[in-house]
Amino acid sequence: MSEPVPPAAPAAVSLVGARGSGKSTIGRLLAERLGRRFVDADEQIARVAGRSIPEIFVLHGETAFRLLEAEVITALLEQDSIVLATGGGAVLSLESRQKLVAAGPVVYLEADPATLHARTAGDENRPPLTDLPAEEEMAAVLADREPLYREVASVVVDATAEPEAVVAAILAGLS
Ligand SMILES: Nc1ncnc2c1ncn2[C@@H]1O[C@H](COP(=O)(O)OP(=O)(O)OP(=O)(O)O)[C@@H](O)[C@H]1O
Ligand SMILES: O=C(O)C1=C[C@@H](O)[C@@H](O)[C@H](O)C1
Ligand SMILES: [Mg+2]
Repeated sequence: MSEPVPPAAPAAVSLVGARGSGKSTIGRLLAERLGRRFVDADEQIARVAGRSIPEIFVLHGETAFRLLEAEVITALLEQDSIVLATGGGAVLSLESRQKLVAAGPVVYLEADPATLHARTAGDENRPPLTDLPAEEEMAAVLADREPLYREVASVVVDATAEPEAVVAAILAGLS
């Protein structure tokens, strides 16, 4: 009899969640722990565009940013053995949602709006998404997107815990 074939390792472990939930911070730590390469969609977008994210928003608008974001996610998901930190709005694209789920486990880093706001307040690298004051914007945008984060997630963790505890919860959820 032939040996059972072990299941193939997923191509990507992807992190989704709001701005400030820790996708970049936790993603880097998780990649180290899993022995995978860390890739950050926001960093790749800025690299491909040759501009910062705020510059892309000002010069080309959010719609153009979203199109580029979906293209970058598609390209990154062609690589093997990665941990992918998505941008906060990556799940707005149906195509990206489908590709993230098809590539492997998707982890939702869940956090409350007050924590998210405290972590991101005053950071000029995060352009406004609405005309609302920043704290209200965080709550409104999260309310809109939360169903999408949950739709794609196979693992949901409390992202308000210390980084090492968040990583441990993800590893437990993946096993
Ligand atoms: N678990 C955590 N505990 C405490 N601080 C954290 C935690 N996770 C992230 N942070 C801090 O919150 C800030 C935002 O984190 P990070 O940039 O990783 O968020 P993000 O989800 O990648 O945001 P964006 O969607 O804008 O890229 C950073 O200053 C980071 O150090
Ligand atoms: O929540 C969002 O819409 C965004 C989050 C960031 O990761 C970046 O992708 C950009 O600032 C937009
Ligand atoms: Mg990030």
